[in-house]
Amino acid sequence: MSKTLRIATRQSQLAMWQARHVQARLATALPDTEVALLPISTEGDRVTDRPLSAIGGKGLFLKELEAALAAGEADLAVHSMKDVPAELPAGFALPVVLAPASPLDAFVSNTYANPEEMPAGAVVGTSSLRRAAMIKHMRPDLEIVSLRGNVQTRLAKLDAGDYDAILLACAGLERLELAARIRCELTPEQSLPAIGQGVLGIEIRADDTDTAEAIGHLDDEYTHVRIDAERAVNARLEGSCHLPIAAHATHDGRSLYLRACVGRPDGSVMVRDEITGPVGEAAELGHRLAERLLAAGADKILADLS
Ligand SMILES: NCc1[nH]cc(CCC(=O)O)c1CC(=O)O
Repeated sequence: MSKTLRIATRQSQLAMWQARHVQARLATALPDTEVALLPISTEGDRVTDRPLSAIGGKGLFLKELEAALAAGEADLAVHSMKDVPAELPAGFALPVVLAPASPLDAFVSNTYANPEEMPAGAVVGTSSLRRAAMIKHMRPDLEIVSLRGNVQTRLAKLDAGDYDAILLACAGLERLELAARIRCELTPEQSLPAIGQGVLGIEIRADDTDTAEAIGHLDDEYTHVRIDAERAVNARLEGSCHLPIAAHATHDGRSLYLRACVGRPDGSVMVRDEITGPVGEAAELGHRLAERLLAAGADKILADLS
């Protein structure tokens, strides 16, 4: 073994699965390279008694991993793109996104097969302002109660009877082999996904051309276009996954279809729009769609939350 690549990762089971997934793909493609994991504890994982929106906002789950990259202790970090803010700190790059898992939100319940079945006043657990806005917009008569912790913790709280249903990402449940818990997938019309949901990204030091070259083959072109469009929406809105912002892009290699929305967490207002255009203009389309949302009232919703 001549070379080593070290992957910094959070220690939740989902993060470890994601890091091992990248480790396995790199190990297969690079037989001469040893690919090691460096598990790190992050503030976002340690603090579980307060909503994420209250403790740190943008980049909460990334900071400690970036510190390990900057210190030269690790060469790459694997992230759920959903957790990656639109602007990376100076000195870092995100050259690779992997082919996506499901982008959709999951409705998980031990009692009800879908949100429509729930009676008025039923309690739905989520700490995502986006998911709260979506479900309340669809069903204003439901009650939202905060739900933190990793995926297993959240399921345990549901099973303990604290909630009638909870909302999670299908991708996380699938990765943890918990897809059987999904009672129904929420369509993009019911719950437009978060920017980057279901996609894994690889972050490196911006000047680390050796690592960029070693991992470049993992980049998925379809997903890269999708991410460019969705993240351009976030960049213009100065958003993060801790705000009630959704955007989802699909394309056929030529034409891109991008939907986005910004909603009040109580569901009372939902500003939605969509745009179509050439894939080569993914970022411009995202920027333009964000401008339209802002002009249609998203500016007021986001200002009221900050
Ligand atoms: N913020 C936590 C987080 N970050 C990424 C995922 C799911 C996997 C993904 O979207 O890639 C989850 C769990 C969830 O939202 O249920």
